[in-house]
Amino acid sequence: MTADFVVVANRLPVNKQTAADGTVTWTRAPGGLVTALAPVFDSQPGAWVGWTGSTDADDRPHVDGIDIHAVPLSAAEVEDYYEGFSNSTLWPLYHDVLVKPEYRADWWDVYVEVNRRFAAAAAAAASPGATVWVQDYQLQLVPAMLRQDRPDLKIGFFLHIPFPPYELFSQLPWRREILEGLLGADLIGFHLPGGAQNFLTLARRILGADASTGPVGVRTDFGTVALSDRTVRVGSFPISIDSASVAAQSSTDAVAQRAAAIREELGDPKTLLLGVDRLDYTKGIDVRVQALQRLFADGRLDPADTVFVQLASPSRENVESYARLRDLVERTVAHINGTYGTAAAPPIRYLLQPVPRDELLAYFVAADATLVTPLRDGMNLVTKEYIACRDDLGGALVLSEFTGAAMELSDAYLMNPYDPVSTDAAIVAAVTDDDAERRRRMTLLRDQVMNNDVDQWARSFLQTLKS
Ligand SMILES: Nc1nc2c(ncn2[C@@H]2O[C@H](COP(=O)(O)OP(=O)(O)O)[C@@H](O)[C@H]2O)c(=O)[nH]1
Ligand SMILES: O=P(O)(O)OC[C@H]1O[C@H](O[C@H]2O[C@H](CO)[C@@H](O)[C@H](O)[C@H]2O)[C@H](O)[C@@H](O)[C@@H]1O
Repeated sequence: MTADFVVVANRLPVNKQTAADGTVTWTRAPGGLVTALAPVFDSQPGAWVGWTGSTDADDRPHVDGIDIHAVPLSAAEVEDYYEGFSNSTLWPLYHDVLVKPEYRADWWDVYVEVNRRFAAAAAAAASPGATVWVQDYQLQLVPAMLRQDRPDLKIGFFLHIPFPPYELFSQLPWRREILEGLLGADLIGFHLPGGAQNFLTLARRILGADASTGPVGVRTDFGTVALSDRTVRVGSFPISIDSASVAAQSSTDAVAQRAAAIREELGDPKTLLLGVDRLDYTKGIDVRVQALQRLFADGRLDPADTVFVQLASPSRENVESYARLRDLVERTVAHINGTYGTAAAPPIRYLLQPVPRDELLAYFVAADATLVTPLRDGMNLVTKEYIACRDDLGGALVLSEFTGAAMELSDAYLMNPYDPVSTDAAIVAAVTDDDAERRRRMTLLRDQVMNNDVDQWARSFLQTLKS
């Protein structure tokens, strides 16, 4: 069976769980991309081509409402394509070179090979004239490979992470191939106008392409790259969440009761601070923990009546830079608790495991402030989820200027994660400003998030692609 709408993403929207008796169940996986795309299928049937997240070739995942096409990866391919080229070359390169990218020809070869397999699977899943939407940095060669095979398709590509400027991108030995791969699409989307602008500059300077030079707007004023036989459009489409559904899920009695219970279990602190992230060096978990250390040391926060809960989901654990970050965070947390806590009441509670969705929403409802302090982040959906959960207008958002979300959420307590003075001041203001100021800011943040949801993101991208 083929489909008129096909999503191609590194990950399928599933997680495999194997019980002690060998029974396999598939559940929805955490992660921004999966969270964002799942609701799109509520309004139209379609297929999803992706990897299961495991190396078991016998996997046959299924979820309701989506025709799943699993792309198998061997253990060696996971190492070279996912942990290697995707997450040790492209991820750091596209995130401001926060760690040094590794450029290895053997990883590149496997990246090409795996992209070819995804393109073949997409070609097999798509009906004649179908719309195929390719997602993210792991699959940047798929648009051109797919076009070669299936020129009848409408092909969109969306990048979920930042797109770097010429000065960084041109480090990549395979920079021409990546740009040519992306230009196989009819429409290339980025979160921010800046990413689109960087792409146009690179197409001009590296490929010598005829790319437009005017400013790109949000969901408007698209850039263009004129090729010999067609024109590729380039635009900015900031992603969001299913705002109404998150708000509804978080305003049940059960979530309210669990939120109250969480505060009680934590010893009813005057101030409850929260962080929710994959354990990734881009997220600035170390930045916020070090800020708390300074604030406890200089007395601006009292460790006796402040609790910071960090919910950290393990991520890309075989990549060394992730292991190093984990080590740094865990040592700092232990040091702060040892220095400023008591045996009964450590000021930082750190969980190295994903929590169930309802539990996460209860934390959002319970928190007096959420600290989102990345050194660089494409968007950051946690930010928007927290805001959607606060229909009581309680809570406060501390938000790094280096997230995509900051462009739309200028009423947050914005901070520069590279500047300790700015970081500390934003956290202190978020917890000490009077209720009227905190409510004023949360009202404006909610207006933004409730009126710009993931449906608008998907619809605006797909309509632009079809027009
Ligand atoms: N259920 C659950 N979801 C989580 C957890 N941690 C993060 N998430 C979700 O994972 C997504 C993270 O997206 P985002 O902030 O954009 O960052 P990303 O990890 O770089 O994609 C959000 O939808 C979070 O709610 C967790 O512990 N439990
Ligand atoms: O699949 P993983 O390697 O476990 O990583 C999870 C996802 O992380 C990245 O998320 C990005 O997309 C979000 C939604 O657009 C955005 O809010 C966030 O800023 C990005 O970091 C990655 O781009 C996805 O492909 C991964 O699935």
